[in-house]
Amino acid sequence: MRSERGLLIVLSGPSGVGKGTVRKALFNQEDIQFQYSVSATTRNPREGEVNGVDYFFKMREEFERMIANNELLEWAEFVGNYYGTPIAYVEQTLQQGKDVFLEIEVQGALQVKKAFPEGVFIFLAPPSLSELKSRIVGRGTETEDVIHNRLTVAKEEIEMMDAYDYVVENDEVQLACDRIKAIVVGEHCRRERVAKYYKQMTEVE
Ligand SMILES: Nc1nc2c(ncn2[C@@H]2O[C@H](COP(=O)(O)OP(=O)(O)O)[C@@H](O)[C@H]2O)c(=O)[nH]1
Ligand SMILES: Nc1ncnc2c1ncn2[C@@H]1O[C@H](COP(=O)(O)OP(=O)(O)O)[C@@H](O)[C@H]1O
Repeated sequence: MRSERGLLIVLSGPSGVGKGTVRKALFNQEDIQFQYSVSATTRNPREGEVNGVDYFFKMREEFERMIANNELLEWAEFVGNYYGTPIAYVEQTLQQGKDVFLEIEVQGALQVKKAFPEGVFIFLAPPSLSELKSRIVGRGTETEDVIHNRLTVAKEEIEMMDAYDYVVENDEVQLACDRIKAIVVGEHCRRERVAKYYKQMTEVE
């Protein structure tokens, strides 16, 4: 028995911890049952990024129009650019009974938690702060100023860890993927068990 609506799975955590890497690795696996929600952003595409696949790339005015029209489930300004989750896709997909996977930064995840407290909130944590710094520097996509800003934000984000249901360490990408998959399976089992007993109790009454 599966609950009718899908699960909303939110993967978040500090910049550079490996959210994008883990998400891509997860979605390359054949046994993945959840649907990825493509975000909108005003940041410039990086080399190899495709509009509609990696992000919906928008001008600032277009993004602000989406905010004004309530087209976003959440949005945040992160290191100078807007990022947001189009709500229509999330709602339709959950309604079809499919699980939706968001990979978003911490401010956005906290907004989603308010709107969807029944979601599954997973914080991806680095093995250490020094390893986090090496990953941001090693990625080589940002200038020194941006790296500095991202590290400052990362320290504030780590303080929000307690607001999440699960903390997954990203020591190795495959291990992090396995932990996330185990969490999702566990959450389905838990919810199905609760629904089963709830149904039995109402039948007894
Ligand atoms: N709030 C929010 N954050 C997002 C969304 N999409 C992506 N992000 C986050 O924005 C941050 C910056 O993303 P990006 O520029 O792609 O850089 P990178 O993920 O650090 O390589 C990351 O922490 C993403 O997880 C979104 O729809 N909403
Ligand atoms: N488990 C890991 N071990 C070592 N390096 C990693 C791991 N996960 C990600 N990385 C590297 O860390 C950098 C940041 O990863 P990225 O996925 O862009 O982070 P985020 O999306 O959280 O900002 C990238 O260079 C990536 O290859």
